[in-house]
Amino acid sequence: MGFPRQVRLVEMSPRDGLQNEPGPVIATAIKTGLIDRLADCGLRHIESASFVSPKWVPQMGDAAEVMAGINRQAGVRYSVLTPNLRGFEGAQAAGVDEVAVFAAASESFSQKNINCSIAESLERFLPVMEAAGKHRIPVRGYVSTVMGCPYEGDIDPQQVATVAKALYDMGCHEISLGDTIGVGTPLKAKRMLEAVAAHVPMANLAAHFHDTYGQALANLYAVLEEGVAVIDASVAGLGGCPYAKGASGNVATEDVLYLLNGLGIETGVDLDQLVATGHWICGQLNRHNGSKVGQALGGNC
Ligand SMILES: CC(C)(COP(=O)([O-])OP(=O)([O-])OC[C@H]1O[C@@H](n2cnc3c(N)ncnc32)[C@H](O)[C@@H]1OP(=O)([O-])[O-])[C@@H](O)C(=O)NCCC(=O)NCCSC(=O)C[C@@](C)(O)CC(=O)[O-]
Repeated sequence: MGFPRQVRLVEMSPRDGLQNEPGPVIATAIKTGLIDRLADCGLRHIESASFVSPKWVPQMGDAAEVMAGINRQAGVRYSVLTPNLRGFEGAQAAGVDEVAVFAAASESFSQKNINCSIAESLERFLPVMEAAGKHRIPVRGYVSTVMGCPYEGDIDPQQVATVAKALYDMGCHEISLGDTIGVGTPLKAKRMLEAVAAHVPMANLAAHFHDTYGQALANLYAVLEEGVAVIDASVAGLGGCPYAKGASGNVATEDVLYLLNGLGIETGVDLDQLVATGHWICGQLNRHNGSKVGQALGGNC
């Protein structure tokens, strides 16, 4: 198929990046400061918060305040996670541009993450889809554990395809394929993508790869070659997974951007500003910067 000419980067750091951050709850002003800086870098799709139970994810407990505190820029899509109708109602009241429902390709991961089976989760999303349709709010769908599960090991690509198709058929405009614990390798990524693309158009698929085993950029290169043109990433590689010991965050946005720049693929994002933003947030959190490009271009925190 060949590389796309343009890629939409979907910035994950305010949500996937911060949701598992250990220690005290991060101040709302740091979260809004991060989101505003990311928009200034040229990012046009920022997953900004989660309207989930604060008992499950305390770091996302101030989602409404975050949405109220950002300086919204025209042309930027500020999206959030919504696991159920209650989450959708909070998100809608906060004026989000897009919501996302999230399912898994593994039964065990579904139980640990959202306390229900895959089938129950899909049923739970139906009222979200209906309400979102009424309010004309687009819905993104995630499938987690697409290349491996911390409890079940290998995941059959057909199982990923089944869940992705179910989300697409219920009206999700884009399906993001999550290698939640970063165990994939390029051939596996291609096989998984081929299985999904037999049921969901390539133009409606996104890659969401974590970098635990250092394979995320190689996996992205593999799926870019197949025509994927939407990539989820997190500045400074922020993030982790509470259900997988040692799992790293999303692939660093700086590293993805450097790769895309080298391939001549347009994103509209400024690398120097992004590197500065990665160092800024690491300074705020007193955290190591997980971006190789960030380290090379700007020293380390
Ligand atoms: C789904 C539930 C709520 C089920 O949680 P539950 O305990 O089964 O459901 P519940 O309905 O009994 O609710 C429990 C409590 O939460 C409240 N509640 C219920 N819903 C909400 C809501 N929307 N907002 C705020 N509060 C809520 C509800 O009112 C109740 O409060 P209580 O009566 O005990 O005081 C819970 O399991 C949950 O919030 N899970 C979120 C987990 C999460 O955010 N995980 C991280 C997402 S990352 C991911 O999935 C992977 C991804 C997307 O990044 C891609 C990848 O990397 O692969």
